[in-house]
Amino acid sequence: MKIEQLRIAGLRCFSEATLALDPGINVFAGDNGAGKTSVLEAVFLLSHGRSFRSGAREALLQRGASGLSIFAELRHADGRLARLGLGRTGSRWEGRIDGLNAPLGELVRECAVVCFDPGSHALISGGAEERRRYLDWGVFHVEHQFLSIWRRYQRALKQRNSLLRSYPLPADALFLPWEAELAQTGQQIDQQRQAYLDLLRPRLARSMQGLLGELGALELRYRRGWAEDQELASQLRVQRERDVTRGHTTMGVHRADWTLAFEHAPLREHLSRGQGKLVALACMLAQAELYAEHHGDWPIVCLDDLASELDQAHQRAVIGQLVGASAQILLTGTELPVAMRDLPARVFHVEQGELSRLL
Ligand SMILES: Nc1ncnc2c1ncn2[C@@H]1O[C@H](COP(=O)(O)OP(=O)(O)OP(=O)(O)O)[C@@H](O)[C@H]1O
Repeated sequence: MKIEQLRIAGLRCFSEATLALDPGINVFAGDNGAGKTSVLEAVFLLSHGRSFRSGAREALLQRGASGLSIFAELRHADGRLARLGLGRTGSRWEGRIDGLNAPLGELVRECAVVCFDPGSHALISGGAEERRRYLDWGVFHVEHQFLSIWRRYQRALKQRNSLLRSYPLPADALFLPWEAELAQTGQQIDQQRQAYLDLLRPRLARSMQGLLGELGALELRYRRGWAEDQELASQLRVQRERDVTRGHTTMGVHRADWTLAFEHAPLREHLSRGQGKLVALACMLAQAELYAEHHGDWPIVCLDDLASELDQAHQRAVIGQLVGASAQILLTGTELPVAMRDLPARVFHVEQGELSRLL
């Protein structure tokens, strides 16, 4: 899929900017603080309903602005044009597809974007939440039922946690329906995650081989969030007292995690910082490739500050793979990366929230 037109209003340093994107490579160049990352952030917001940068959602809204909006004309591989909008007024987010109000879940399903940015190494070196998010993005795009099951699970989790914190402790009968719901939806989520990881595994191995062949064979380990040989419902019942002490539910799919171990780097601490970034990038590319095989359409690929993250050989390898796949690329840098100089690209200069086309 390719974004043909993008309009950003009221986001960070952008009061209003409209740009026509190239179906291939788009480079956003400018000094530090010019607003380059904010362009990628706009595209990511539209496709995820959240930013890839951590921090308060309020900070997205331009200081002094009453709302923000992002609009894109998105061309799918089958030629279909979708007009997508995301707006925020006050604390409300609203999605629009082809002029009609749409739930954010539908908007997010329509537009797939993957992003590699200076914070991406958190996928490898950070906490489990990042890795669950990565996994669930993939599952969401292959399993239509995933979002509704996930929402049911979250609701049951919230209810059980609030019972755990009640005083005096509510009767067993009040816990049981929520624990049954957690067990039923948790089981489905776990199965869908495992099925997705089975599809991802060979692509991940190929992607790692291409970028980090020196690390040897790859093993992906998955922990589902509760003991392998037991039912979640019975474990929740048995562990209830302990959970009361902790004040929250200590097992279930919200505690799942996955890790990667290489033949020559069995622990994540064995990876250099650069290797950690490459592993994160390889994960992102494998996921994009799987998405493309499933949907017949490559996701849009955002690469934030690629030149300062990777050496030139790896930059070339990544860009070469994406160009070969005909993916639309949005890339930022303080200048045009050397690895890109021979490639046809549309180059935009970004300065204090103003965008102008250079090439
Ligand atoms: N809510 C906001 N309102 C107005 N301006 C903001 C807001 N949030 C951030 N900014 C400013 O918008 C700009 C956004 O910077 P962004 O991170 O997009 O720049 P960048 O070109 O990627 O920079 P770098 O090269 O330093 O990473 C910065 O100048 C920042 O101070």
